[in-house]
Amino acid sequence: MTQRTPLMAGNWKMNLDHHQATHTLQKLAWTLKDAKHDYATVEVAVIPPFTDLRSVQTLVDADKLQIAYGAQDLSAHESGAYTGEISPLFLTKLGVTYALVGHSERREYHAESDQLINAKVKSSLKAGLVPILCVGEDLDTRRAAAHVQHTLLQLEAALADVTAEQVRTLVIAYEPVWAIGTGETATPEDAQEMSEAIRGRVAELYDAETAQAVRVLYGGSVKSSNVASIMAKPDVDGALVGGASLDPEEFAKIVRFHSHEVGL
Ligand SMILES: O=C(CO)COP(=O)(O)O
Repeated sequence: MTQRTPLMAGNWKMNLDHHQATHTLQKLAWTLKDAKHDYATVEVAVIPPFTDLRSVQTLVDADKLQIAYGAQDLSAHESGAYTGEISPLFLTKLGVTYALVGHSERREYHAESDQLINAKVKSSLKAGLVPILCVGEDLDTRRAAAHVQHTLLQLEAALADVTAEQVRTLVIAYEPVWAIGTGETATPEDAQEMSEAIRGRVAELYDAETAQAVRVLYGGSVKSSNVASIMAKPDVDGALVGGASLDPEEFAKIVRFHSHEVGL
């Protein structure tokens, strides 16, 4: 069986300007250094606003940090008359590793379609970025018990024309919309049910090896107090953390989920 390295990714959303980004990242790095964090055991990434990325790159390079960073979105195009868009090529130039694609807030507030999300998955892969593809259902869909079907349809649409080799590098984040920023967390069993279903669909669409390689994260009100029980589930490979990632000490505790009993 493939060993998947857990990934803890902090999505800062539209918070922290570039000065605050530097302070927050510095504090996160110090806290993890004090805890003697082994980045080979649990990978760490921050996903700041675009305007912070250059400052984040400068700090990561200067202090040789092992923390990866990502963008919250990207264009499906490489260049041209697309005012306000950010090319995947600009992101690779800035040392960016990950790109969120299809976050529920992009789907909701920017009417991003499955087709556009598929184009963005392909444009990130083409540029050498690792897409963190976000999928998940809203409350009505969950109440109607259609959450698995709904989420797998989003997954399938996003992966159209993506090869098995590419999917193996991909990160998929299951984020039930009703659990985002609400304090309402899906149970560890809910997270496991969907992660297993996602992996199962990847196996059907591709093969077992690809399904074992792809990392599936859970996102939605993850905190240091609930992360360990979610991470105990076999198909959950990490967390996409919103609010709690803005506090570097709290985020460091999330990263250190396996050492809660013995403290940081
Ligand atoms: O949307 C999320 C991460 O992308 C989750 O946000 P919260 O952790 O604030 O619920």
